[in-house]
Amino acid sequence: MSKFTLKWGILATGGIAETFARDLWPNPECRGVKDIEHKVVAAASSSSKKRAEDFLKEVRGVEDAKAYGSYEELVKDPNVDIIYVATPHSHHYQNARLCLEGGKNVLCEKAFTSNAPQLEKLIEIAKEKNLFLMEAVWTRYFPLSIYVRDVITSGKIGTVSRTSADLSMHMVPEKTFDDSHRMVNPDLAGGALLDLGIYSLTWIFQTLYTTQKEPKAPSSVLSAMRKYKLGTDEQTSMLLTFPATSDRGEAHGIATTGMRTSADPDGKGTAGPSIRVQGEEGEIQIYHPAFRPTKTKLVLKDGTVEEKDWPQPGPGKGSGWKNGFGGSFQPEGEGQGMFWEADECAHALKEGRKEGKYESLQESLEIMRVMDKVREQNEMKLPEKIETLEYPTKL
Ligand SMILES: NC(=O)C1=CN([C@@H]2O[C@H](COP(=O)(O)OP(=O)(O)OC[C@H]3O[C@@H](n4cnc5c(N)ncnc54)[C@H](OP(=O)(O)O)[C@@H]3O)[C@@H](O)[C@H]2O)C=CC1
Ligand SMILES: O=C1OC[C@@H](O)[C@H](O)[C@H]1O
Repeated sequence: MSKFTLKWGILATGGIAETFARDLWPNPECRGVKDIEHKVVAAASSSSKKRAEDFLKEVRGVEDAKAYGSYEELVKDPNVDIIYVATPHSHHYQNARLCLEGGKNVLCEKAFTSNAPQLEKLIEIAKEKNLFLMEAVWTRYFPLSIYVRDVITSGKIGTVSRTSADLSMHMVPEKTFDDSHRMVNPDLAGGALLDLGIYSLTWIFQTLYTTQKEPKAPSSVLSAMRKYKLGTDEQTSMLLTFPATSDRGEAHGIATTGMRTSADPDGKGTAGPSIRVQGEEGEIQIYHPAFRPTKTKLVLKDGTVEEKDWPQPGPGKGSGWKNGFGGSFQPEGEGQGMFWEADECAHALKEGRKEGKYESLQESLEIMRVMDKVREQNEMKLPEKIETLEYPTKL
């Protein structure tokens, strides 16, 4: 069988760009995917061409991969099928729009944009130009997530009326980040909500919204926020209400995120699951970290308890691969797991689809609208140049 080859251009060369591009290297057959392959054919750095060259060596791009010293040059490369945008949140609108205006398909890191109107504009352009556009919420594409959604839609835990989800990281932000770091800096659209809270919202949405029959009903939200000294949030708590649908009553989502608190204080899961999806017949539990969970537990009222481990496949023991998170979440021999979302991009382009299978653009937009409301309720403003629809804007 001849394979569909997806040729990637990587826009930016920071931490997650490296982790993602490394995950493109193992043969997809090591995870049972036989019909596609990935090639990193180009990378661009806004710092220098040399930085892009070093990056391509580090991630094992193809032999004649092209290095660029500007994002504009990457977008003009006719050999690139799709661009992975891996800049800070503040830059996604400008960078993703540059790619779309240049006729490129786009996989854009989370949070998709700084606000919903920016995302609406990107969607409009992608539709006009008939291009593929997807938010890189990698967790959605894990076999673990597919299993959890199947548990819900199969009715195993009965009608679901509540999900709680926490992603809290046990850091002292003053010690971990200097004031210019993207996690806390308003100029880079920092804060817990857009960076970490989006995963708690992902679990609320993929259990209470993705699983709804059409037409899907959006949620309302109430929230509270504890601010960091720079005005971005360091802790946010959200209560979402999804109205009753034809097949289910009202459902509640409790999404929390925090930098100082921890969803797994002893690092052993002793505190219990960080995500609980609760139905009339039982619940499905998912363990920390919400962005890369590897353990689930199904607990039913009839006494059934099924624990499952979900290690990420490949590239194999002894590969000596570094990961982007200081080694704590990616055991030796495992991939990071970002290849699942990359595989989805390849399958979508092979099949002529223009959006992701497990998170539609409409759903990304609903989540962005929730985050806009939460920021509005708590007066968390970002600089005008970050929130603007003006394009191009120099950041
Ligand atoms: N899916 C996941 O698990 C993860 C996703 N992310 C997401 O990826 C994105 C990037 O995060 P991460 O890789 O950790 O960030 P880094 O700071 O490590 O890298 C960001 C890169 O963006 C480029 N860049 C362009 N302009 C700026 C600017 N003004 N300030 C800083 N960097 C700039 C730089 O690359 P260059 O110089 O080459 O242009 C820089 O290296 C964020 O949206 C984040 O939410 C992050 C971590 C994990
Ligand atoms: O997406 C992410 O997942 C892992 C976190 O450590 C990181 O800050 C975030 O960007």
